[in-house]
Amino acid sequence: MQHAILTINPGSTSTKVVLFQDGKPILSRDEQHPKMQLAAFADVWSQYAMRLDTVLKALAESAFGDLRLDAVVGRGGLLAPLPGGVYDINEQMIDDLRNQRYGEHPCNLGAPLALELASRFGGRALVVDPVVTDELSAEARPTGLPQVHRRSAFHALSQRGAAREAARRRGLKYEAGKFIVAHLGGGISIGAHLRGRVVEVTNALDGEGPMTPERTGALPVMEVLRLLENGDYDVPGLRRAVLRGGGILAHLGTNDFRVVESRIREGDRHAQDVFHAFAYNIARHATSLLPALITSTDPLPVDALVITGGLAKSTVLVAELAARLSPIMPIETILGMTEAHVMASSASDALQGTIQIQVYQG
Ligand SMILES: Nc1ncnc2c1ncn2[C@@H]1O[C@H](COP(=O)(O)OP(=O)(O)OP(=O)(O)O)[C@@H](O)[C@H]1O
Ligand SMILES: CCCC(=O)O
Repeated sequence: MQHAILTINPGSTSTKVVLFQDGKPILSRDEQHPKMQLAAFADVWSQYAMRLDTVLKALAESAFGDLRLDAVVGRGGLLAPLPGGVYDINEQMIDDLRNQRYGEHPCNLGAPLALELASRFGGRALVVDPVVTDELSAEARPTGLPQVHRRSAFHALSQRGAAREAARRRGLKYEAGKFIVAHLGGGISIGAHLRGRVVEVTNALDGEGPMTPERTGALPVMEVLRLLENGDYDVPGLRRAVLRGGGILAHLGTNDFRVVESRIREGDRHAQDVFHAFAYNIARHATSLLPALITSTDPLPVDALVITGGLAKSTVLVAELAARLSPIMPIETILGMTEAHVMASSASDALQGTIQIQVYQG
């Protein structure tokens, strides 16, 4: 059975809208939100009307016409930790997102936007593989401080979709393979996929992993404490810097990697140095996941390093990563709207009953 499915993906720098009919994208919009535009909002929840307007404009400019939808899928936000899968959007979910019970992020708007669009154009309102999908192994959770546990928050949709596509290209079954998957976007997460489960991941939101176009990534704790002690930052200011004012933005004043590339082409040495440090950071964190996939009882090598996300379009970055990592494992670059495809194909499977729609309990 074929379906009309609208997917809505509010990201940290963009809103992506893709409408699928009979499994094919018939409308695809990637609306970029400049830093200045987003800075005008007090918090993520107050961006709701602007993001809704973005989606409605995209639909109005298309040949959407009288098409009735079978499902509207929003990117799943910061919810209670849960296994991956397809979930109905329910009151508990909206309540947790509205109250930012598990944190603040633009993807928290995915579910309320999907619910609104479904009420206007029909269809079942769903989320698929929310960013809090948690399949970490027991050994990945503890830290050196017993009160501090690691949690899973990552680009679950994108990573899973890209890994499945990489497996297909290499003639493998995703559920039988070993992959390190680097989602390189406004945020970055790198996951170890062991036979279909993401048993380790650099958390994209808790200050782990490499620096990103606008996040600091992991920082030396003692140096951070010194900044607080010196009064260079207070806690809210430091949190903002870690999540929205770090990384390439802090070094070069832009979170747009295309601008970095053009500065490098113009001979800007500082941009070049930051670029090399950025690529090195990603490579270092990617290799740190090898022990999650290779053990004495399971010594088979990693099937591929999969690179995806907006930065996978940067040929210079991919070349730099390949120079460092291709001697260790094969590299697959997956471009395109894989998050939208995963949302639509999972929703379609759920509507057909081949996968079960789960109930969010909070
Ligand atoms: N063609 C391109 N070449 C180089 N860099 C690009 C290209 N297209 C996008 N980017 C960069 O990719 C980054 C944004 O990636 P992406 O669109 O995946 O982010 P997002 O969806 O807003 O956030 P996230 O991926 O964290 O959810 C930006 O730094 C952007 O400049
Ligand atoms: C948690 C994944 C989303 C992001 O990094 O922005």
